[in-house]
Amino acid sequence: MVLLNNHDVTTALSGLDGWTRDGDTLVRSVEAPTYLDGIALVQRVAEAAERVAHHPDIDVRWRTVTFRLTTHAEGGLTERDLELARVIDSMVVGR
Ligand SMILES: C[C@H](O)[C@H](O)[C@H]1CNC2=NC(N)=NC(=O)C2=N1
Repeated sequence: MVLLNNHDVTTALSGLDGWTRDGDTLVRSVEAPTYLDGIALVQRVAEAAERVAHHPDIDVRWRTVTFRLTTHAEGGLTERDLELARVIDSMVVGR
């Protein structure tokens, strides 16, 4: 899997909902209605991550869940991160 260049990342970000770039990472924070809703979102994202064998770093602070995406094996952002970002967006919207 090849690393994305800056132009690819910038273009992709315009089509994603709520993601920003932090160096080699894409970041999105979601405020869930309740703590357990946030945990349920984490569970759904974790199941999707297992299906595609690509795993976000996840931080839970009460109702705020932060997802960070990078491809550790490549040392940067790849298409796998963009695909997982789209999946996470679909799960947040569909809540
Ligand atoms: C074999 C398997 O696909 C790899 O170990 C995967 C697992 N999940 C992963 N997740 C992330 N975020 N980056 C990786 O490089 C990665 N590698």
